Amino acid sequence: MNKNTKPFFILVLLLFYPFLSGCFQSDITMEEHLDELEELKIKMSEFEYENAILEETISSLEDTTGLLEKEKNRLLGTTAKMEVENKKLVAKLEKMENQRITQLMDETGLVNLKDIDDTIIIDLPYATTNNFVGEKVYSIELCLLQLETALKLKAANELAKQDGLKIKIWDGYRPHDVQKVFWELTPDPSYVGDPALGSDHNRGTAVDVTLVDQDGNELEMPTRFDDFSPNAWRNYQSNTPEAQKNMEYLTKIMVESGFTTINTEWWHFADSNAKNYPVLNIPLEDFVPDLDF
Ligand SMILES: C[C@@H](N)C(=O)N[C@H](C)C(=O)O
Ligand SMILES: [Zn+2]
Repeated sequence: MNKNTKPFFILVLLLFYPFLSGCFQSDITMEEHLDELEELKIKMSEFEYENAILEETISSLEDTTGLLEKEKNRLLGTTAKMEVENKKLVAKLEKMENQRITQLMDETGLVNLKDIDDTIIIDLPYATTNNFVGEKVYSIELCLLQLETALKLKAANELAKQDGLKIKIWDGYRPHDVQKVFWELTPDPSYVGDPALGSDHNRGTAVDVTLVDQDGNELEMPTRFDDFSPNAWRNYQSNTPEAQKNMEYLTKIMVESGFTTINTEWWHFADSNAKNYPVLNIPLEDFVPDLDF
């Protein structure tokens, strides 16, 4: 029975109710029957009224649903358009950032060592907390050098490769502000370049390096990196024969490739033309695209 026929069925039942019930309840008067019928008619009209309101509500809900569906589709279309626009903007920003970095590298002369020789192992303790400062002083692990210096290091690495070894670099270009941090902690020119003069690292013309075997294992050397003690001096007399041999081998290939040494740090080598380049204070993060917007 559907919702339209149901009221009529009930109405018919109500009309015949006095006669039907009369068969069983003969002691109820006709007047009482009529009262009861009147009451039921009122309830019926109330029911019909509520039914009409309900139908009206349903139809208005259907209208709203249709409008919402239309709005949803409109918004979906707008979202799709915005995604396309967003992609275009990101691509444009990437292009602009790459242009900015290319210009910065042209101006400073610095190059990414990875682009010159990707077989050199880059492992920068200053980009971690495992260094003599005990803090991460580089926000990113990026090894930059002057092109001339990078090419000299590549040449040294070629020599090492001929003997089944490779160069591992612990530091290259270092912004001048970081040099000041080092100096505040260790104001000893034997181990840290005085920022008033500027370190060759600030020029991108010094490297801190060691040697690794084919499997990347570091060769035995006189000390660990940044051991600021006489044990790291080149003329230290109590090295093991193996450490002495490895240090001398590293020195030989580096000097042959155009680097100079200092006595107090076996790992530090400067480009023989180091002082031809200016001291720089550009943070490392400036050399990578900034895509936050
Ligand atoms: C801090 C140490 N790794 C170093 O590079 N020292 C030299 C002398 C420098 O700071 O130039
Ligand atoms: Zn150094």
